[in-house]
Amino acid sequence: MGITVKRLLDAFLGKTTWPPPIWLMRQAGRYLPEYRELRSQTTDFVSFCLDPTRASTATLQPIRRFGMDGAILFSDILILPWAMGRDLRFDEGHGPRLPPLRTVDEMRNLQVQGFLEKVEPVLETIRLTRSRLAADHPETALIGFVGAPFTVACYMVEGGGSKDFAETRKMAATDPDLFDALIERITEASIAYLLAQIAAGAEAVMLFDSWAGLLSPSGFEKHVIQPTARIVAGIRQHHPTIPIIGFPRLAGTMVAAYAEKTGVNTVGVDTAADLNLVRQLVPQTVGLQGNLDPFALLSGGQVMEQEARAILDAMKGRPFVFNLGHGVMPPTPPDHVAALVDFIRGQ
Ligand SMILES: Cc1c2[nH]c(c1CCC(=O)O)Cc1[nH]c(c(CCC(=O)O)c1C)Cc1[nH]c(c(CCC(=O)O)c1C)Cc1[nH]c(c(C)c1CCC(=O)O)C2
Repeated sequence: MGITVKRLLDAFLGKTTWPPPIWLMRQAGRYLPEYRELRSQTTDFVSFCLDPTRASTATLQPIRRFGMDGAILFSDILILPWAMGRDLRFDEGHGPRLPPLRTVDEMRNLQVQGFLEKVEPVLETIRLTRSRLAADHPETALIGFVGAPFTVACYMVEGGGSKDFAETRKMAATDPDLFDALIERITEASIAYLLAQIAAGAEAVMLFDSWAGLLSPSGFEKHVIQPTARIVAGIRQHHPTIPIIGFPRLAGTMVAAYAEKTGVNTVGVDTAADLNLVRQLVPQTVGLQGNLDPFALLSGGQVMEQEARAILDAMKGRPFVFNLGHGVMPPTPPDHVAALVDFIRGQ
């Protein structure tokens, strides 16, 4: 067997490769008819995430259809709080629901050691997917992930999604000892979980900090930069060269401090950020990933190509991975995704 070059891993590590590698956040999901068919075979979403054969198949569906450079593990950021002992349900039309975590006792009862047993099916999904990729798509890299501690804490404290996560921000401001201890526990568990994902075969890992942009610069330093830096250091101790990607969504100008201080190799950029400015704020040694508007992909055609072109122009000469600025929207026609991949590969 020869050595297969995975361009995505090179780009994550700061090498400029052109055309840029491409994969999309939420590339597996409801916009694909084959996903809806597979998903309909299991009633609840948590069981689906814990079914290695089906979760592996969902991971590979967009690779089979579009030949992306990256496959992202099919799971959810809320599987970790579930494994740490919090109930989790996904109700149709309501998104995730967990029992709100508000007390010191609830925080102390979180499992930071024993939880690995509960995520064993996720690790099995990774092993199975790596062997399937090796056989059928040797150039596609497998990405593992966690939610970053602040974002996971948002869902745990609030008990689900929210437009402003007011209870979480209130706890951070009025009971910092409790909130800091919660972040600390999630950070510890995230290191162990990512190390286990890497041992199972994840070739890069990503930290989704979807709600990082809710914080002030001082809150961002404390609850986003510091825990992220600790997770990066915890992984680097064992895996000095594995690519680590951080996605501090809606961080705005705080992206500069994030890129400088966390140690991530590549920073994911959301739709609202101007890449011409971001490239001035982020050192050349740090890769960038993003940031096509998911609605441009939904629209397709000229709108999509113009927006994609502007992103490519802004990123020329930088280590870069093409992606969306947030996840694929469920009504997106799969043909638009195929057209986007063709367009990028044609550069
Ligand atoms: C905040 C967050 C969550 N989950 C995730 C984030 C961070 C990224 C972001 O900001 O979107 C991350 C995530 N969720 C999922 C994946 C793996 C698949 C992939 O990215 O291709 C990943 C990486 C599958 C999923 N996670 C979820 C679905 C939809 C459930 C279904 O198919 O029935 C999928 C495919 C459910 C989910 N999971 C979550 C919510 C709020 C919801 C409900 C809203 C929705 O449905 O989009 C929490």
